[in-house]
Amino acid sequence: MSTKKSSVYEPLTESGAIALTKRLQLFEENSNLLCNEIGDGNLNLVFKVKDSKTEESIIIKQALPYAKVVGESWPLTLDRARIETHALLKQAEFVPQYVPKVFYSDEKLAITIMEDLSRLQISRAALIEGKDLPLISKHIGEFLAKTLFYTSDYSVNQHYKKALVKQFINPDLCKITEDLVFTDPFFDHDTNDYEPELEQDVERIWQDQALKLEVAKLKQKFLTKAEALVHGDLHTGSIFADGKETKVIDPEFAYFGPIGFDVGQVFGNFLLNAISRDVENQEVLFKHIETTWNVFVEEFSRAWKNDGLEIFTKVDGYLEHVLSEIFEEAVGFAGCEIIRRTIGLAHVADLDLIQPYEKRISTKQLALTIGSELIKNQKAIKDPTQFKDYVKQTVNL
Ligand SMILES: Nc1ncnc2c1ncn2[C@@H]1O[C@H](COP(=O)(O)OP(=O)(O)O)[C@@H](O)[C@H]1O
Ligand SMILES: CSC[C@H]1O[C@H](OP(=O)(O)O)[C@H](O)[C@@H]1O
Repeated sequence: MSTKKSSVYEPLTESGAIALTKRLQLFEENSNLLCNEIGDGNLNLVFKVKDSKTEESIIIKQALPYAKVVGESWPLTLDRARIETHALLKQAEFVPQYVPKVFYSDEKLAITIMEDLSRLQISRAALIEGKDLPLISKHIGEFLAKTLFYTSDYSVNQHYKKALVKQFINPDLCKITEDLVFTDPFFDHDTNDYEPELEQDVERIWQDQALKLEVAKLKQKFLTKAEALVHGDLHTGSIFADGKETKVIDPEFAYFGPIGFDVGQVFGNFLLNAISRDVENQEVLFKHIETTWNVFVEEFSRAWKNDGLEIFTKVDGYLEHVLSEIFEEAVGFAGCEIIRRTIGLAHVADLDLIQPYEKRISTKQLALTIGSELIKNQKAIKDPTQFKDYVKQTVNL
């Protein structure tokens, strides 16, 4: 992988993307290249360039100088492309099997050229279709344990850790999360977006001082706890999967934050899919939450025992303390994710596609109650079984 610095930024077009791949000689000279812009995310352009002769293909992801979902009125740093490239490379040091290969990057052009994963499906879409992704939670548990443990002070030299923290300073993207996940949904802010039928439920959240106190504490952890290199946006739209393989994409929100944030976003997004289903089809999602956590604990504990560099990793009880704090925080972060995906700026198809409309509204009301209960009861929920019991209990309120 080479990183080249060109002089001028300009957004690529489909023909520009083909010209770039030719200039970089990424395909054979006599190839017949076709290109489509396939980006469906909130922020960036994504081009798929394919040689129609060999069927070989690559992905070129390019940051725009603004948030695509809002437009030029929301300027956004191009530096997120550098963060994404380097996060993918860092994660590949520990779990190459779970991230796309990076072929090339250019910080000035704000592009990352990577492996095309179109053989897989975005897991949010697969779960909405009711597909089985039997290995996704085992893989994600391992992805979380290894990427987080091996970038934390539990395993790396203190000077190296600080250099990594500096490399992944990501204030603009963190500010989006600080606002959209931890602040705006809890106040009457104009980024919020919800159906008029939810007005009373939303008002209840805004008036709930006990809830807001817990959210304040979670936001403070997000702002200050530089525990490990977190992915920072690990929802099911950032996970490609099929029955055998899993790949995590889109780490442009990566920074040094609390381990529980990544774990909580995974829990929250599995749970959002669970509640979008009829009760009899929910169990598989609770099982995914349980497997994610159990594999995370197993792999994190193995790494801690074998590769713990911090001297206190040898002290009895410290690992258990760290794991229980991660779980507690994950429960709270999951609650924030559920609330913001229901009434904040960035929604999820799991809820927005529910038909008929009345069922969509009642499921969203339920999501708000579940999110609030998780946040307020973080300390009481100690493991995935209690997590599921709490949700089920809330559903029956
Ligand atoms: N490596 C890849 N292989 C195939 N498709 C990809 C790849 N990366 C992104 N995509 C497609 O582009 C979409 C948006 O990508 P994403 O990285 O989530 O962009 P954004 O940062 O704008 O959210 C994904 O949902 C997926 O359909
Ligand atoms: C204005 S950004 C909103 C939202 O979009 C990001 O998700 P993605 O890039 O995967 O579409 C992130 O979750 C932000 O909170």
